[in-house]
Amino acid sequence: MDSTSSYSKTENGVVTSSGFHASRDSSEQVVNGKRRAYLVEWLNSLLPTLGLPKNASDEDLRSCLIDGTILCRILNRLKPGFVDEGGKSDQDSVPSSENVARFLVAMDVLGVPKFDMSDLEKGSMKTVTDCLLILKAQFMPNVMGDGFSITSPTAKSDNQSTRGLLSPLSVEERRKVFSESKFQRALRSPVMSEPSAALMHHVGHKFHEVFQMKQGCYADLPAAKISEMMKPNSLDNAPTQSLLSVVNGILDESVERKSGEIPHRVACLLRKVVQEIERRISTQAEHLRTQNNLFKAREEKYQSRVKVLEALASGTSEESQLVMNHHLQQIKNERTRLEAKKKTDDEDVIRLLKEKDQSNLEISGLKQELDIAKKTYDLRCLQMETEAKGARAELERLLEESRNKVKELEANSQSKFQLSKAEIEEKVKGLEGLLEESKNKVKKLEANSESKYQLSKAELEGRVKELERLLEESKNKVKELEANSESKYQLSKAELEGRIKELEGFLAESRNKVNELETNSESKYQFSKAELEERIKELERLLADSRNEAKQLVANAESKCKSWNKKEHACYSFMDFQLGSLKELRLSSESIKHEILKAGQSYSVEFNQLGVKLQTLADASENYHALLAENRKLFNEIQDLKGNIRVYCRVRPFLPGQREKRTSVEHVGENGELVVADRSKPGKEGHRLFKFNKVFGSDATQAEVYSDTQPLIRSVLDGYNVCIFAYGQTGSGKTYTMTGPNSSTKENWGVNYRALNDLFDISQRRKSSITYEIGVQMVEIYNEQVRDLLSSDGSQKKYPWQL
Ligand SMILES: Nc1ncnc2c1ncn2[C@@H]1O[C@H](COP(=O)(O)OP(=O)(O)OP(=O)(O)O)[C@@H](O)[C@H]1O
Repeated sequence: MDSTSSYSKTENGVVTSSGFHASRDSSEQVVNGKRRAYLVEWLNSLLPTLGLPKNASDEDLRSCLIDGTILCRILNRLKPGFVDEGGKSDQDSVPSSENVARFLVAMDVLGVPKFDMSDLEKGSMKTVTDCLLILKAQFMPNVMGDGFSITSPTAKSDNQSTRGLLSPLSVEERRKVFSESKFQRALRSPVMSEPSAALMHHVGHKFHEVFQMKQGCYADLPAAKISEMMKPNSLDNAPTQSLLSVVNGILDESVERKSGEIPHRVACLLRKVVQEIERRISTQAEHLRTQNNLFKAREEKYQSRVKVLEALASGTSEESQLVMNHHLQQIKNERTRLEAKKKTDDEDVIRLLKEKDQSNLEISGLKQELDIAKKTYDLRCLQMETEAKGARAELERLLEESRNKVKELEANSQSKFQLSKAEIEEKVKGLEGLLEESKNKVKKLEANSESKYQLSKAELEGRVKELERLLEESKNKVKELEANSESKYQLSKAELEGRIKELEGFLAESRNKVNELETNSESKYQFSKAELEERIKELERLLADSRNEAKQLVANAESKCKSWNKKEHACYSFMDFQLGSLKELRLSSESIKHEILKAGQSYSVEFNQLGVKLQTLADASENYHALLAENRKLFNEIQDLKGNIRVYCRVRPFLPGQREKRTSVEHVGENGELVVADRSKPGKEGHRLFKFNKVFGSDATQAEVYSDTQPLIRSVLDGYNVCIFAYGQTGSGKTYTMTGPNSSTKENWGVNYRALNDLFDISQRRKSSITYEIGVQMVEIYNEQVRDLLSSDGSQKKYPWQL
């Protein structure tokens, strides 16, 4: 194809518009080379079996595509089953026009600018490359790399060539390469969007029909064709790009010819084309205007919304009131939710505080117990040690003492005992000697007395015998006499009797003598016997005495010994007892030590547990503080949301003397509405509506009135400034509300007392974390003079205070 030709028309009427000037050849070649390389890369990736070299030439590409099979395959790969790949052609012979024709028809259907069959056979491969790249762009938009941005002719791009391609050239190059008409510039507007691909195809088809022109011969356009084109609405469906291409082509042709003359019909056609383009521009402008209007309408809508929002913010108009109400409702809901959350938080906090207090108490109790236990343990230890020492010393002392005593006693008793023993033995010996002596004496005496006695006895017996003999003799003489007397008796009885009497006298005399002798010997005997017995008795008494004495001494010594033994025994038993008690003490001290060790261990365990508990408590308190901070923030946000300035109205009940009067309060609304009736005015005029944050009816209690103010007291302690004051005519109940009645019970306390009570209460509860200083000032403003009511000096200081 001739590179100098500026405008070409193929057999099938495709406007290839390759009419670039010869001076642009070198840059175009570079562009073409890059495009081809890009196309080859794409074809290789799409059909890996193709195996085209990266730097394939136009001829390589031609030989690959010439039979049309690859083209059909490419198409089917992009859109499966789109064309029939059937008719294979003979590679060596002419290209399979059937396959190529199928591909070209498909291009028509897809609205992609196609190439001419002759281009594929022997002409420039540029149109073929462009066609394929557009096809790629249509099926794979935005997948182009390396600075390529190929879009279909339907895409809106002001830098595109009229063939819908954007080369990898720089903007400057493109500026040089493309000559842009004013229409093209007009077409740069982003709103100049082209019809869809299908429509494009339809229009392009028509346009091709319209422009059945041969290259470089628009002057020779058949009159019939131009007339047909000149018909009204014949250009209606032609794409703008195509129209611009036509205009460019004509202009280039005229430049080529250097004649500057454009045949009249062509000029007419050109005008028509221009008119058509202008019409389209005006349509687009109209479209733009409508869009502009649309945007304006939207802007107005948004502005009205902004105004509504502003109105809401200022809260002046009725509308804002409505919106405000809506928002207030939302805020109320949010508030109730937050309050519920706050409640649970408060409960949690209270629970945590309680737990903390309890654990603090437990800890302090345990600490106290531990201290006490330690002290008692120390005391007991000390006591025991001192006791043990004392006991030991006492024992040792007692032991020593008892030992000494025992020794002393032993020494004493032994000396005494030995002394007394010797004495006793001596005495006993002496006594025994005496006894022996006395025995001897007694024996002697006995011997003496017996001999004497036996002597006197023999004497007596001799005498008795003599007497008996004499008696016998006398008896014999009596008998003789009797015998004589018998004889003589007969002589003289009286004589005999005289004689008997004489004999009997003699017998009595001799008997008396015997008795006398007997008594004499007996008395003598009895005398010596008694003496002897007496002496023996004395001796025996002495012996018994000495024996008794010795016995007594022995008994004494024994008793002393026994008592010392007893004492020793007592000492030993005492020592044993002391040792036993010492052992017991030791054992008890051991057990106490053991117990104390145990207690220490248990205390350490408890301490550890307490440490863990303390840790958890510390964590909990940290969380609690964080919660508290959040809670405070939320709480104060709620207070803010409720409004910085709140006005409450309280209706005082009638005083006892005012019962008969009628109230002018007509209605007390839940949402802060108060309707007051003026009975002197008729109808609506007599009713006035007031709005407050809240209205408290005449039966409202002090607690109810305070309940709405109460949260602010907490805010005070969170560092917010709060002012509560009462306003009203005299006797309306300001003092009653703020202070309470004179004889005030806790139930009747006014806002001041309740606020102070809460203030101290909360500060007390937070004392572990925050120390508050609370001050009170009381002033009176009267006749525009401020007086310090709490001033201690009687003068009642007046403002400004002098410090
Ligand atoms: N809510 C109420 N319930 C019962 N009695 C009330 C109530 N409010 C006020 N009173 C009574 O009304 C009388 C006047 O009230 P109070 O003294 O509080 O009014 P005030 O506005 O402080 O008057 P002033 O401005 O003259 O000091 C008192 O006897 C008070 O006990």
